Amino acid sequence: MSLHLEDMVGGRCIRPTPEELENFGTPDFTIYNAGQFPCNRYTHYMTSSTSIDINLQRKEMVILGTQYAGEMKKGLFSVMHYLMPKRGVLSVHSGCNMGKDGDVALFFGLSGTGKTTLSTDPNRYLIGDDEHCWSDNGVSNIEGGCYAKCIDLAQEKEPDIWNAIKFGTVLENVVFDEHTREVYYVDRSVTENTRACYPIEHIPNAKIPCVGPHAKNVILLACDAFGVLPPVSKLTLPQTMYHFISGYTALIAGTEDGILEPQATFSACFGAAFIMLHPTRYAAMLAERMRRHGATGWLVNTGWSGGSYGVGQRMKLSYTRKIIDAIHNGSLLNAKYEETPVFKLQIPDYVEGVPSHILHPENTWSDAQAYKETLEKLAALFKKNFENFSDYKIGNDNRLTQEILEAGPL
Ligand SMILES: Nc1ncnc2c1ncn2[C@@H]1O[C@H](COP(=O)(O)OP(=O)(O)O)[C@@H](O)[C@H]1O
Ligand SMILES: C=C(OP(=O)(O)O)C(=O)O
Repeated sequence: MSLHLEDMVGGRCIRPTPEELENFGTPDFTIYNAGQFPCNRYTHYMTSSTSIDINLQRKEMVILGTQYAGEMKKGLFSVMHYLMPKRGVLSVHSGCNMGKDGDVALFFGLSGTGKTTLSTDPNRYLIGDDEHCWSDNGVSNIEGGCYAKCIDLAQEKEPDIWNAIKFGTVLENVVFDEHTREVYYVDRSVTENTRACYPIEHIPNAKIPCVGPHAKNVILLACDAFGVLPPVSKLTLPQTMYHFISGYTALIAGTEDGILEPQATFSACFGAAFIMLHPTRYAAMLAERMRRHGATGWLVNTGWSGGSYGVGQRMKLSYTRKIIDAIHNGSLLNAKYEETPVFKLQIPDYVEGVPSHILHPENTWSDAQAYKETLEKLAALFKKNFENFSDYKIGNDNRLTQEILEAGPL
């Protein structure tokens, strides 16, 4: 399918009103997208025929050798990760929505972990699905639309996303019948990473303009391919920082070239590819905001349960939705909590609509010894990864740094 770049950027960026366009002046930033034209592989350090080059001084980005429209928005996101902290504003790789009472939730997560799916919620106002800022005034979206994955999209499962696909939406890399225009969402022959790019107004309960008050809940979505992290745990502030800096998750099939099955990874701030400063700089800003506004941190495993990938299954989306509902409505704060060994995570005893036995992952594994070994293996990976950060000071004094170091697995 051909790509209409104007439409694509239109769906992605915040569109100026006709009045604003009259005095638009010089653009702040220019993207040269020559995606069909490969870069020179023989240039020093070039490892493929694709390059995305950003010049912060000239305020220009050049895209070569890739027609994936995601590069434009993620390139600008990287620019924002440089510019915003300079202005004291935190940029975050997260979805964002707001309840009727003005309670805002941020959903951090790497590609495929559920930001779009879980922030698009018929009972809440959508602020955005992927890129936001958290300033002294509250949260705001960087984009003007969503870029939803649409592989296996089904009306019953995701009605809001399904209904958002109408005139004004660009479908990317999907296979369709040229005569009837019927789209085969199950067809992965072009790529697994098929997309629907639609303006935010296509979601009926979008919050326009896409701004909201300070976040009340900070939800870290970790897609655990080992299947040992609990479906949900409540985090202390130092634990939130530990997991935010670690960014443990799985690369999901189709989200990166060559990834065919889930692969464990650590992606600092749940977006290592997009951050421009050291991860601890963003962590310090997040900690300061969460503390100031009394936000609660949660770790939600949208990955495997009942065993690692290959043995267990992906957490049921309907259960994850119930967990997210209980976070939003505050009922999860009233549960009784039990601390797990090794990761020291607080697991609730009850979540409405979720079978209680699955809340403790070891109950879902048939082989208790394999569970224990896998848990230890994951803890060792966390510790090894965090060695990269142990020498950095976070915030104004060393207290938080020490607390964060102690918040990791034993
Ligand atoms: N338990 C779960 N929680 C969230 N998403 C899930 C879950 N199980 C399966 N999925 C699927 O995983 C994908 C998540 O993708 P998406 O929401 O686009 O992630 P992101 O916006 O973080 O890139 C969707 O296709 C969703 O249907
Ligand atoms: C566009 C992207 O973001 P996400 O998959 O999180 O939507 C991407 O990482 O390619």
